[in-house]
Amino acid sequence: MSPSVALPATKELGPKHFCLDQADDGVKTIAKSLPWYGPKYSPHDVPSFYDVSGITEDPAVFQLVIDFFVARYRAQGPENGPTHIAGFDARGFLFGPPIALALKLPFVMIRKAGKLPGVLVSSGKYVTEYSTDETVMRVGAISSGDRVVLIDDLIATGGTALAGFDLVDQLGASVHEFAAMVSLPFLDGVGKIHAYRDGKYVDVPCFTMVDDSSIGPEMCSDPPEGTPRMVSAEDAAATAAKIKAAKAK
Ligand SMILES: O=P(O)(O)OC[C@H]1O[C@H](OP(=O)(O)OP(=O)(O)O)[C@H](O)[C@@H]1O
Ligand SMILES: Nc1ncnc2[nH]cnc12
Repeated sequence: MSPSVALPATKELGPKHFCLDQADDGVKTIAKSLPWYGPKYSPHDVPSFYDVSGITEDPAVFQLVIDFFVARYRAQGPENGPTHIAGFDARGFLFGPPIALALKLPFVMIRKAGKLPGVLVSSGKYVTEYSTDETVMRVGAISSGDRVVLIDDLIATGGTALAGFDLVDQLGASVHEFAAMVSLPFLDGVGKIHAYRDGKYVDVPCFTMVDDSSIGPEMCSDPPEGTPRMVSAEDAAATAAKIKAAKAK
């Protein structure tokens, strides 16, 4: 079990939208561990594509992120806290399981369509910052009376999050909180959650740890001009060394 960590001060960004104090040293450490790439070196045409592997490849920072989430839900106690942690395919699967294990709660998958066995409910098609997708959950994974935390690495437009709300609703459970490590406030994903279905979820808290405004231009990890996006196996080590040397300058 990971040792308990003190949760930094929680701030309210708007009604039912909580984040951690962006001036806290731990929060700054997380923000400084999140590289982003411009469109040329990203899988999608967005201004900044955040790379969660900056967190997962640094065990101390990864642990800190998990500990902050765990501290938040542990403090709520068994009566008032969540009963289930549900993670979004794929990057929510990185954060959900360690949080669930630390809290000794079940981890439930919200899977992209076409990958899950059993009897399912579907979110229907939804739109994200750059794609159209569909997610599913297994019937029986959660049910009436369950209080589910929806967890993801990042909320942009909120399209993915809303699909999760719809799935939890179809299975008769309730969303305890939507939580993400990073939010892009300019896309107002949290506002969309609270406005969705005539305000049905207006009272559901949303917790986002780090704002993208706390992640500066220095975190741009685009390689030196002219570096190809794909390299052959023979060139991989030399290219990695060049990128590392450029970063160290
Ligand atoms: O708020 P939204 O506009 O919906 O965007 C957020 C979603 O986009 C990313 O997932 P993506 O669909 O790229 O899937 P992946 O985790 O498989 O990369 C991210 O991990 C969130 O789930
Ligand atoms: N800008 C972004 N970076 C990483 N993942 C995302 N998912 C949606 N928008 C994203």
